[in-house]
Amino acid sequence: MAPEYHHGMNEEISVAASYRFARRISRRSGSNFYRSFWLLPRSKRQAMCSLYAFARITDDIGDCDEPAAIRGRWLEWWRQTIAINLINENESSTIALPEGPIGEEPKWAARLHRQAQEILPALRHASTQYKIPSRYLLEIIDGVLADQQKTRFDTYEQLEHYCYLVASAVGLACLHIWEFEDPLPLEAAVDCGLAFQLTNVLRDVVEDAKRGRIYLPRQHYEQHGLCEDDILTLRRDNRLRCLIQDEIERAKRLFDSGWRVWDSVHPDGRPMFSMMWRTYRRLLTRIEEDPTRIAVCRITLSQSDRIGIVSQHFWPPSFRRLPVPPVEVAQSRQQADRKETTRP
Ligand SMILES: CC(C)=CCC/C(C)=C/CC/C(C)=C/COP(=O)(O)OP(=O)(O)O
Repeated sequence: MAPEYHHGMNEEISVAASYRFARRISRRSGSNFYRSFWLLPRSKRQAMCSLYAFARITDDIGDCDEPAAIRGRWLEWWRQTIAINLINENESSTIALPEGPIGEEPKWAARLHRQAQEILPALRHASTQYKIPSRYLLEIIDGVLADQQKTRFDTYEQLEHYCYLVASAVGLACLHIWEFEDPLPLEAAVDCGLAFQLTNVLRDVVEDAKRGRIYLPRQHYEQHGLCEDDILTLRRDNRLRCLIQDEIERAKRLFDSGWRVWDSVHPDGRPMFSMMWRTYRRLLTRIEEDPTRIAVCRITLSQSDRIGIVSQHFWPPSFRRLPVPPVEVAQSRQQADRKETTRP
């Protein structure tokens, strides 16, 4: 039977109004990233808001209180909604919402329908204007879908694939909005997403354990003599310190590689990219100062870290004086050069 779609259920929302909805969702998220959107020219900022609102809605479906099977079915619905409205669709056609999962209308489903109607005109407009491949949007949903089915990772490669979906795909979509000089810096963008997500995994290790989730790969914690229970009930011991230190070193290498995005990004996007990169890189530095503290509290940036990063990026003379590459990257490049020259 052909699927049933609701075309323009309510009054069609204009693109301008839709961008306003997307901005509201982005602003209310309280994300570390939202401030950096203001470094973009208006049209790119609006597009970023629509991308962020899309990612927020996707995450909210994945994080809601319903059983995993229901969350999964609504994510499938959301994936289908994105596919039918963004792939080969004429920008002027009305928004179509497929039927929701039969017999499953949790309370928030009405809000989800409304949010979909509200942000899709903007997301479709931004995707067309900046030629964002819809593949990336679908991959982001696939990442959140995978999160419903899997709460453990055996190998680093499995974690890496998950991080690609939920973070690198976001970065690749951002690059289309910022614009870049051909060719697309694919490897650097993927590494940058992996670096951000790995930092996120370290920061949120306690919160995730409370939800019964372990993102650190089993392969890694077993190497340090830890088992699943140790990760779920974290204790500040030396084994945990070594494990976290290893992950920090891995994340640092990914940050270094991720910085290479800078060379290809259009000048419009550079301040935002730099601010995002330096924010998350600083977070990693804060984690490194006392690695096992992640077992007792969620590490955040201090007020002075935040003010410093904001003023470095929003005041143009200060932005121009920022070291490129950042000191962390320059230092590791120097170390690599030294190793190279002392090699027999
Ligand atoms: C090329 C490039 C720019 C790659 C990076 C792509 C990117 C922005 C990935 C986001 C991954 C991430 C840690 C999201 C958390 O968002 P959140 O809003 O929940 O963050 P918060 O919890 O720190 O506020």
